[in-house]
Amino acid sequence: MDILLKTPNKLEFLQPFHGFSVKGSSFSSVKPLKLGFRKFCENWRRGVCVKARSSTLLELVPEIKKENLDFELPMYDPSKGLVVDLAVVGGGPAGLAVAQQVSEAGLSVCSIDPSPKLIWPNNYGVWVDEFEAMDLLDCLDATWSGAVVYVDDDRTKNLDRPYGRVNRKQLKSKMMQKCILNGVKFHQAKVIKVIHEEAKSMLICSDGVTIQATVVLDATGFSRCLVQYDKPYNPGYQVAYGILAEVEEHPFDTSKMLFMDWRDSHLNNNMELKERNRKVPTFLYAMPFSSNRIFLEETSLVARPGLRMDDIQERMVARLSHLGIKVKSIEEDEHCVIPMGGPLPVIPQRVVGIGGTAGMVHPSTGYMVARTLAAAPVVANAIIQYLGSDKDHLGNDLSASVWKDLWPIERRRQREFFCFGMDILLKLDLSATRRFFDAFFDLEPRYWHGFLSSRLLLPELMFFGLSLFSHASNTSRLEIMTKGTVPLVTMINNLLKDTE
Ligand SMILES: CC(C)=CCC/C(C)=C/C=C/C(C)=C/C=C/C(C)=C/C=C/C=C(C)/C=C/C=C(C)/C=C/C=C(\C)CCC=C(C)C
Repeated sequence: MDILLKTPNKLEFLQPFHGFSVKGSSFSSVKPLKLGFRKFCENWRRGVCVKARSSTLLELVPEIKKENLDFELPMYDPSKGLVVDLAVVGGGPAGLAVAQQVSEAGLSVCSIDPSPKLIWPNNYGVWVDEFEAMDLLDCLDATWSGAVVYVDDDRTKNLDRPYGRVNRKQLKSKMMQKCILNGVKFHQAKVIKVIHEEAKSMLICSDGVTIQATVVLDATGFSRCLVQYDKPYNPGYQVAYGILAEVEEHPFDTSKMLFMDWRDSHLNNNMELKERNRKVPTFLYAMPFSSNRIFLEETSLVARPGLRMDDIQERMVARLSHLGIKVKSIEEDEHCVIPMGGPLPVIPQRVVGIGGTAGMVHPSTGYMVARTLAAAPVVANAIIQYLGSDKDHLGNDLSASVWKDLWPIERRRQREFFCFGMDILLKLDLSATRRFFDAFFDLEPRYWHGFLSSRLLLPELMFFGLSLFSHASNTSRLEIMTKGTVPLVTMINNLLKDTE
């Protein structure tokens, strides 16, 4: 079995190649002869054509595309030395949503991002009802009438809840157009430092420009550019590798999206990999757009430490090969590492946060886009209200009020429960994970819908927990009790401490 790596300048044959090697692991028998996996992946990402003359391997031709929006942006003019009402650092969905809404109220906003026109790189999936509630249905480019979960080879759950893929270009265009219309100014740079005075802050940018603002919003996601944390940061990590691919064929029903596939029969020929997957399982998440175009993502729901990307890729290759999915070409690929849970930032603090910077990633699912878009009006309204009402209420006071609105006690309590859930998930091996989700997706829709969309607050979460427990098998109940006792005590302690 030979592998042909073709670059513009050279051809190399690698053999034998039964899978991808993982640096630092003991299963060196799968090492390609000449290139390590990391190098292989680098080449892969750089656009090298990889051909594997084997039915078990992928045939991939990636093309790296960085698509920009075709807009003329009104730029911030530093020579005027204006103090804007709000500076938003980071041009992701959360940041732009707040910029749009605050500017709509007539306040001056500057959006700062190193690539303001770049279309966001990740594939976001949402439940259709979540986007419908925000009047964003026009920002979905594909929808499925339901979703499916493979618990194992024998058990399948059909989820009667429409799912959609976010049209990132449409969503960003829509928000940018509104921002432009409302007079938002853009500045293309990174913020390297912020200096606070009593009533305003100075943002020092990588290009030497200083922007002055009454309120600063950090929407930089996981880079957490300005928001401060004072507790040790110990999140779980969701790690995923995804490809949007043209394939010869695939076995999935195109009217349903594949929410989770926990089957592991693709690993029967590789006991080492099977064992690793038994301890820290991964699942396939897929959006079949047609019979030969599909988004496939091998995903580790949560692990601490997070799984290595090359481990995930190796599992994906084995899975696709087993499912008979031959990849003809790759339109785009994505590498996701999402910190989940962990402590909230210091609350309050002068810089306001939203999204990943503000601890808003759902600690049990990793979902964020719908939740942060839904939180944007909360932050925007708070800024509008406090800036508009009382000009004495500035600086630290104003930020404290915004933080309070973003993380009221009921949201903090909800997050404690999510972290409790995450702590249990972290301890489950493959069999226990299957038993857990078997019970989870048997719950009444209002419970599992509400849980995944962050709609249940603590009292409802208690009923949700009890209901999950009652739906669980005896083995699963025992697992929840043994693995959940310490996290449950931690949660109760934290809830008791946090009373304001
Ligand atoms: C775009 C990007 C960036 C990325 C992407 C990646 C991906 C693909 C991802 C995906 C993901 C997913 C699919 C996810 C999902 C998830 C889920 C479903 C989750 C779920 C979870 C759940 C939980 C955690 C639950 C919990 C519960 C509990 C803990 C309960 C308990 C109970 C008991 C203990 C009894 C007693 C009672 C009380 C406490 C009340």
